[in-house]
Amino acid sequence: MQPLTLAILGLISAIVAVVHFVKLFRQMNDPNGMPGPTQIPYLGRIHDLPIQFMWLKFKEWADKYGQQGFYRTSMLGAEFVVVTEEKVAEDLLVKRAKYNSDRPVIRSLFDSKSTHGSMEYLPLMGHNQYWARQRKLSHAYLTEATKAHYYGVMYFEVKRWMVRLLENPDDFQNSLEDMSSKVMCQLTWDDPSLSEYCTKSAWGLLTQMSPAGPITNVLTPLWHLPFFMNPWKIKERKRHDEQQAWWMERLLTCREKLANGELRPCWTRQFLEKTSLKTNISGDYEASSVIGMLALVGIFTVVGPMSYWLVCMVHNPKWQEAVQREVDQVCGGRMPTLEDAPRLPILRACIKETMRWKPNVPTGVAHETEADDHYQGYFIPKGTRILPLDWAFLRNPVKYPDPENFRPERWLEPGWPTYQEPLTQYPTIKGLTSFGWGQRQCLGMSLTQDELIVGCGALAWLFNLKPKRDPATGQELPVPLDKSNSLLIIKPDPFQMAFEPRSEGRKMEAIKLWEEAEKNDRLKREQWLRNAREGKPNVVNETKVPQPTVEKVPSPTPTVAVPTILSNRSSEEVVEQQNTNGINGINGQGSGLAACGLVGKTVEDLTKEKAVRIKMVRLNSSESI
Ligand code: HEM
Repeated sequence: MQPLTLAILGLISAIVAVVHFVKLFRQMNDPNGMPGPTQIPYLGRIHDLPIQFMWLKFKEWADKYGQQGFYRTSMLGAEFVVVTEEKVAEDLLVKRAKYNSDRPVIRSLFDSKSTHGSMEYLPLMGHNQYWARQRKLSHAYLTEATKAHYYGVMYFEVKRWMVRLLENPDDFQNSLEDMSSKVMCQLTWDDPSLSEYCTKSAWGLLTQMSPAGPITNVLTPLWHLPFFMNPWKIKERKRHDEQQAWWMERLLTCREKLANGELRPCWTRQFLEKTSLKTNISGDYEASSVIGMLALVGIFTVVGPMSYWLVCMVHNPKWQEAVQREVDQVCGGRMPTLEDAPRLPILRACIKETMRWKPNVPTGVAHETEADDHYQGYFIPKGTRILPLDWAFLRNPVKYPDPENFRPERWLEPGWPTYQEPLTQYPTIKGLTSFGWGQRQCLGMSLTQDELIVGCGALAWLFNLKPKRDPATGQELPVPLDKSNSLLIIKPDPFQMAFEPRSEGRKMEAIKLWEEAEKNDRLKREQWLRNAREGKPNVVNETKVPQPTVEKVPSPTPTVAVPTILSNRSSEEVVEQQNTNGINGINGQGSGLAACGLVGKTVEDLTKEKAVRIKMVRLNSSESI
């Protein structure tokens, strides 16, 4: 071909490309289309969406383009509607859940949606038959465990954690992860010794599925390189196969133990003995996956808020004192249990505020639309990803005035938009936007709430959580508020802090509690094995620990005085004050403390005044402590 012909062809191609690009650019940035940042054809906004702290950029765009509670963007051809107001999430993900409950593909996992029948990762599955049956099974197991107060496993593991904190406080992040993992390994396979591997396995999957994980989750075309020259696929094949083999090994080990009469109650036993006969779970592979996934999903989800609890308490010593005082009053010097939860509104408020202030899934989890749709006059094509941006919901200044600060009183004082009664039931983290929406809403809300109540309650009972001092300079070491990883489920970066036992007595009590619990557990396990070997029946103790009766509490009637949490008085003085007011105080007969109130003033005001304020609150006469 002649050079001139070549040049002309080149020029024509360039003109066609430019025209096409301009046309596409105009199409993508139609002034009548859904608002959002300017889109570049093919790239979308991939160039300026940071992988680290992605939610902050999404929020920045929300402030600019999200006046209607949503905006659009795109990344390498994937269309997004980012939802920034709860009302819109309700409309799109709850009311239209029928066709907005699918999941986007996660590129760096094999068959993440189980479109091709892999049946492995329930939370990531498409809106398909595997998801439906696995969700049903998971829901049933979690509900039963919740009703049975987790068969005592949570108390046991929290006691172990307290002693590990006493022995090696500097290792608190590891021991926290291990505690959370042990709870899940016990519930799943009745074997806390599996926790270390399980935590590693959970971390591997979490990293692999997060945009901030392998580059192939963002630059998706790289995933399609041939296997032999694709380091990401080779690595993932290994991770995946090991995880699946481990899950299967767990199931097979449990089956063998069950045959020998050695398996104590756990979800796998429940599956092998009961569910497998009635369910449409397809067989061992699927069963080992759904159960294994349940174990994994409950680790870092709980570690996040529990770690942020530590951060929040160190930064807000007044609230820490308030929680300690409440725990002391209500529990009379013992470690709190779930039975106490209705009478611990300040503890629950601080937990909820921790999750609001430092959400651990800040971007939210995307749903994918299964049909073309229109919303508020805008077209939403099938296959669009709807991202409920939790960071934006939880920083909405109308619902959460002063959103950038830790203000647990927003859950305790009438006058705040989020205040709800009765305080025996509210605040509760159940239903918080962080747990997602509609048919895909999280199944672990109760487990999370309960583990946080038991874990954070125990911390308040035993420790003063404080900044650590540099041994050389004596200066307090900073506990950063804004340093975390950027995975889908986040946790603070490693930091240092001090765990000071509140008294020698409490310390000794914690050690004693753990020694007793451990001994009891050992004896029970030994007895179980002995019975199995001798062919004696092992009685499965199915007795359910009664649930706190919060749901059944009728409208409160009489009123009693309850002290503000920010009083500087000791627990004893507070009880005294209540009794002299002619009411049944914490230790009173026949009535229960329904609520604590904090009306009107800010923490700072109250702290300055060092005032003792009494608020009249309603008490349900039918409740007893
Ligand atoms: C702070 C703790 C937790 C947070 C913030 C959280 C958040 C979420 C979110 C955002 C989703 C997706 C919802 C949606 O797509 O709209 C989800 C799903 C799920 N969560 Fe949680 N979660 C937590 C704890 C747990 C725990 C402890 C468990 C179980 C032990 C659990 C089990 C699940 C399951 C099985 C799903 C999948 C539901 C489905 O796809 O249908 N979560 N969670």
